[in-house]
Amino acid sequence: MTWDDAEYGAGGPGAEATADPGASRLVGAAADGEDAAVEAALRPKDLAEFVGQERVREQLDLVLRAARQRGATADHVLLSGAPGLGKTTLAMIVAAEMGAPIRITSGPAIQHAGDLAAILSSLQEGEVLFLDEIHRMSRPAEEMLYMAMEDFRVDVIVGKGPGATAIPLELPPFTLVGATTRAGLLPPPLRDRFGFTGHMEFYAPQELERVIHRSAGLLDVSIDPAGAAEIAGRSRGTPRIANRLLRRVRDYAQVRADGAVTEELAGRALEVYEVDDRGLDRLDRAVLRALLQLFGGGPVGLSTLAVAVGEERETVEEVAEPFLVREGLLARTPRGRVATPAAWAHLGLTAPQGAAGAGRQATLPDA
Ligand SMILES: Nc1ncnc2c1ncn2[C@@H]1O[C@H](COP(=O)(O)OP(=O)(O)OP(=O)(O)O)[C@@H](O)[C@H]1O
Repeated sequence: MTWDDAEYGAGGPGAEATADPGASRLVGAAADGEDAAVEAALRPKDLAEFVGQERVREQLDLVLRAARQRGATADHVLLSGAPGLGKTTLAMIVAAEMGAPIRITSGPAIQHAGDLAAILSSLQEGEVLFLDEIHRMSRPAEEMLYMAMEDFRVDVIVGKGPGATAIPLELPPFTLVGATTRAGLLPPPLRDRFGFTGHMEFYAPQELERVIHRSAGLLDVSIDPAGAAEIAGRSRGTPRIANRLLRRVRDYAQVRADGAVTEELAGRALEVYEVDDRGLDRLDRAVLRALLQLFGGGPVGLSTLAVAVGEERETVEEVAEPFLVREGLLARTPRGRVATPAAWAHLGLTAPQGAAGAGRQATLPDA
């Protein structure tokens, strides 16, 4: 496969940069509008259908089975992990397995304790409350949640100042499923109130192949095992990205071929969409290319690197770097960003003698 050296066209790196390139990336892990519409149809409906995450699945299965056998409401569940790994899906499965309704909200939507009180007081017995991005709730709401989780009770404050009174309100037993990308940001008193915490890992390629076959079946797309493997390898360990790439490959197969997805066709399609064989997109490669070609593999400061690709510091740091670091292509060091030998190899470039990442002899600055 060949990738055009001048990835950002005649204007040089960053010439086509948008204000928020992370928002609409084909390989972005956050949901976009189209995802939201299709995801409902692609979500596994029970634990048996849920692919991968064996440990979390087994542990959750025990928690839910035991609660069902006791005829009790399931313990509160905390799910942590990167976006797109299936936290919302698992929350819905908790409700389905318990035969309970589910209410979905998110931390940023609950800015006042009163917002939370309104939701809690309208829950039915046994209902599952899914609170996405639970680490982004306001402090007063968080404190109200402590009591609600532990004692199924909240104090509703009526009035202001010295005349304010707390009216206790009993709540029906419910199951809170909290989701967070940053479990470390949760205050310990909140973390401790969950009876079960599951950490979701990135998926292995073979697991993503199963996700892709399953979704292809639901979307009525004909795909062979090698075609699924080709898409899985570019999906950054994330089912949401795998499903999104499958949909784009399906478009290509429909318009440019007979609709069937093979390895060769998936490769060609994803080349059109500029997702390479390791799942890097244009921005990722522009950052790597600048690091290698302009700065000899580093070390180079983040700001300088960002200027070189015509992006904001935050975009490079938060959108491109995490995956490059995870893939072992780039290292963050106190002296700046440094390329690894794998980075030179991935872009098909030869490291000059003595450059960072030039080979085994080259020493990387300490992380
Ligand atoms: N284990 C899985 N098996 C099959 N499909 C999955 C699995 N995990 C996630 N998916 C699919 O990936 C998509 C994204 O999943 P989901 O919305 O649950 O992720 P999330 O972790 O809640 O993401 P976010 O944190 O952005 O809300 C859904 O379409 C879902 O069907």
